[in-house]
Amino acid sequence: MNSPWWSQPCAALDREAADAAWLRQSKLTKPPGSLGVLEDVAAQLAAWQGVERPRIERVWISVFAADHGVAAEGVSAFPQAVTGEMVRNFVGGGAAISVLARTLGARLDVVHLGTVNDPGAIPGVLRAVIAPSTANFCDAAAMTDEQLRAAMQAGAGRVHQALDEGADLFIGGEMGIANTTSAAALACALLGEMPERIAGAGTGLDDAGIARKVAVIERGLRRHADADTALEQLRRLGGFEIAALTGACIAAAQARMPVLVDGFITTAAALTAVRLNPGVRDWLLFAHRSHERGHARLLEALEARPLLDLGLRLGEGSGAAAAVPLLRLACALHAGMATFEQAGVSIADSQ
Ligand SMILES: O=C(O)c1ccc[n+]([C@@H]2O[C@H](COP(=O)([O-])O)[C@@H](O)[C@H]2O)c1
Ligand SMILES: Cc1cc2nc[nH]c2cc1C
Repeated sequence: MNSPWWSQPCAALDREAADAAWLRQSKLTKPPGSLGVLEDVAAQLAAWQGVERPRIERVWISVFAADHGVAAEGVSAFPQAVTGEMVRNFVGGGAAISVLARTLGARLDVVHLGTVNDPGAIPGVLRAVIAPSTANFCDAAAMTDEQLRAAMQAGAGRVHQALDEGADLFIGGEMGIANTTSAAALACALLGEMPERIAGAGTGLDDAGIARKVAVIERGLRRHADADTALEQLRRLGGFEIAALTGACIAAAQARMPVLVDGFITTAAALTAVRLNPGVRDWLLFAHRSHERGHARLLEALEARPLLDLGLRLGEGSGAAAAVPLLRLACALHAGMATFEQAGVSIADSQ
């Protein structure tokens, strides 16, 4: 049997372009290394774009919205209807990610994968409904094989659209009431972690709510203890938007499209993608450390050092969008600073 598309090889980084970028960095009028992570970002972008002086102009943000059967267990501070309501808000311009995308001049792509409160066809929303919701993972597998494939394909499709439209950077965002429970369960299965180390407040649970959430995740993990591959763990415990984000990360890495990863849920999807296809890791940059409890553990598993730590815990791709100006500044410094020679500035005495 042919191997599935998500196992196909990822693109290679352009190490020569990265070396050229580092050489340029060494000539700019500053002590070597003094721009810290901004230097790393410039070189990383060079390796992705295959040029000495990379640029981030066109930013593409796909927000995937979907509902979760496990919401029936009372694991969110908000009602499930919010997922469908927020779909309208995203294109209406009033959501945080709408404002961020506008401010950045980024393209905001809203993908509706299925909500219990279905807003119907909305201009500007891509309708890619798989089902109104996943199944409750306490009772059954969250998704069928077909649903999993459709969701992963939906994510890949948005990356291909972003490429067609000349995007320099892909941001995946998500919206789904109860998806921190799904993402935490998936993370526990992938990492062999205890739910109490991963499950957090999500939209704002109190301690009793978090304890209930931990018990729900334990039930799910017990029920699906025989799921022994990342794909099967994703199918049984994940969600449509998590699978779409997983597919998007893989398709991006295969097609030379860098991904700026957002918060807890998107990082769980990114880890799943890396487990399915390890070459994906080279194409991921981590934007921020979310306030959600398990995020630091997920980042550690990915050996990721996020750019920002602002106490954000919104999702939607908002943390990634907030980091875009830093990427642009890194490019501007890298391309626009004078060299020691150009500026007539003396170089270091010893090196
Ligand atoms: O991205 C994060 O780190 C993050 C952390 C906590 C909550 N969220 C968002 O909140 C929603 C899920 O929270 P909950 O409590 O319903 O599981 C979902 O729409 C996410 O986008 C997102
Ligand atoms: C209002 C609201 C907006 C969100 N955006 C992402 N997750 C969310 C959860 C809620 C509750």
